[in-house]
Amino acid sequence: MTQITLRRPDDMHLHLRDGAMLKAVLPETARHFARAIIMPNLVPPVVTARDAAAYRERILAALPEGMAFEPLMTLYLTEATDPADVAVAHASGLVKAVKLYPAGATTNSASGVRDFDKVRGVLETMAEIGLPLCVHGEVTDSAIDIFDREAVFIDRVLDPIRRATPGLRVVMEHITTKDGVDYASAQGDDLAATITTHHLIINRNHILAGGIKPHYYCLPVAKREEHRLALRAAATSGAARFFLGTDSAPHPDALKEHACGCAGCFTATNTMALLAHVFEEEGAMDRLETFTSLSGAAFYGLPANEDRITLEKTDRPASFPAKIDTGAGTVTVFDPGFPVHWSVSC
Ligand SMILES: NC(=O)N[C@@H](CC(=O)O)C(=O)O
Ligand SMILES: [Zn+2]
Ligand SMILES: [Zn+2]
Repeated sequence: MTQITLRRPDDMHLHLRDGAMLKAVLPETARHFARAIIMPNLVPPVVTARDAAAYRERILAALPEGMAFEPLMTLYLTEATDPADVAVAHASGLVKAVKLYPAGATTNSASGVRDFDKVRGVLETMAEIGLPLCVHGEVTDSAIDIFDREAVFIDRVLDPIRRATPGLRVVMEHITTKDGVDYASAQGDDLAATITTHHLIINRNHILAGGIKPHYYCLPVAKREEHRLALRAAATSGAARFFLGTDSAPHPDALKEHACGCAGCFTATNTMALLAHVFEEEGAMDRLETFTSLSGAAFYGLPANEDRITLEKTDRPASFPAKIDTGAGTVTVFDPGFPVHWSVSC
């Protein structure tokens, strides 16, 4: 196969940031993607409907002329979130999900949830109105090994929340383990999981063997090879509950290549080419569109995009920029470490 045409994809987990960074990274996504679920972990976070409306306007204002893109907004769940504000934001169509960050789990998560009893009211309202909860699924307990934090979160936090709130629709964001795949696979259709591009490509050796690679460091951190293989099997299975959320998360190089480097891989630029490579390797090109363009939209109750994109495979490897310039410093584009022959042609 040397060419494939798909419905235009959606990215169901994306960090666009704000200001100069937003302006630089937005076209990288909008070039290929029609819509994206926009993460609310700005500083300060996007907490209220009013914050989300203002952020949406800033995103649309940063979009280059001639590009079409629809930001799907989310609210950052805090212990002070007002269920009524959430309900109004949902009813108006402005907000498509609420995001749960356990306090301290990842980049800009200090305002996240510590006491889950304090958000019970919001979760009950969300279950009633059918608004999904997107979850960064890692415990923050320093006694738990960082490679076990996802599996422990499922047992200690996610499963109890779901049992206590019947009907709550949940997206396990950026799953990185076989445990995550197995848990999601055993549930009803009120549970879905996003999978990133980079977790289909790297395991923990890529980060640590032969020298530390800060641009492969993200959270949840990549795990053992068996987990990467479980993610590949899930992503390419065609199962509707697994869909693309790139978690493309730009940080200036100066803060990645640092004694205490930020977590996040920036994959917006080459995600579709990398996914074509992965799906071809898995003999699953016929399921690429399901993963990138159909299942996520269906879970969020959105119509599939009518527009199409075409990917082409060439004999010579495709070339992608190593870095993009932003007014906030350069950002390194994710390097898969192997030649990629696919690229988006139109
Ligand atoms: N994934 C990451 O490593 N980083 C994300 C936060 C997140 O999605 O957890 C970021 O905002 O930089
Ligand atoms: Zn996260
Ligand atoms: Zn993220």
